[in-house]
Amino acid sequence: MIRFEKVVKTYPGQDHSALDNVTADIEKGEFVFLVGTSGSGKSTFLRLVLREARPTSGRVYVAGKEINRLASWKVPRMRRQIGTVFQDFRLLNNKTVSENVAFALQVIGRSRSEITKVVPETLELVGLDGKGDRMPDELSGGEQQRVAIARAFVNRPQILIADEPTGNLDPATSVGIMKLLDRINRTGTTVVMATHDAGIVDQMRKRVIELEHGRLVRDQAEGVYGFQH
Ligand SMILES: Nc1ncnc2c1ncn2[C@@H]1O[C@H](COP(=O)(O)OP(=O)(O)OP(=O)(O)O)[C@@H](O)[C@H]1O
Repeated sequence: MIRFEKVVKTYPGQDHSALDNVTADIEKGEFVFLVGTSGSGKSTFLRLVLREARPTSGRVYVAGKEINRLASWKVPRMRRQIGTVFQDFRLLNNKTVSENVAFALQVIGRSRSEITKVVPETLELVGLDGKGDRMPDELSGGEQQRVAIARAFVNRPQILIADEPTGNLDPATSVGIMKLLDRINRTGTTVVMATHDAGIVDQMRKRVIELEHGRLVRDQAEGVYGFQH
């Protein structure tokens, strides 16, 4: 589903590469944690998958296509296959919960009847049944992140990318968010999550890819956060 082949990314003006010869293969339906200290290249990895950044050399494939070679008019369609969730939720604060989720479908031209059907279903899936008319600032942080996940998933993307989704949440709330991401993964969605949350990685026992100074230094099945080399 996602394949990195000897990927190097060097930002202009930097003498160190943000990613240095990274090769990795993530299959459809996998759940992968991306770990590493601050600056190790996790966000760069995710940005390359979204084609928000382009490799300096090497190849990035998403759903069988080398995305660096995709014509720019095809990029929005490629990105529709990828839902994104961030630490800071990024909700539209002047729209209700339902409107936030519906907006993701409106911008890709889905019909009003489909939106009316799918939005409540998705809110129920993420545990926000009955909260569709609330404004984001009337929700807890954990609930706001559930809205963001609903918005990312409403279109049933093949891939869900999460960059520190529990970074602003307390441990108990984080566990709830992880259960939800696990449930989404079980529907067949490939999940790639960058995190510093050792407790969660150790609890979930999923594949762990560790970056250090841009290099892939560990790729471990049912892995843990910190590993004694
Ligand atoms: N737009 C940019 N221009 C120049 N350098 C950048 C840019 N984005 C990232 N970098 C550099 O690339 C390296 C990797 O950064 P990246 O954001 O991918 O790390 P990260 O592992 O996601 O860190 P964090 O855990 O703090 O989010 C760092 O040295 C960073 O300074």
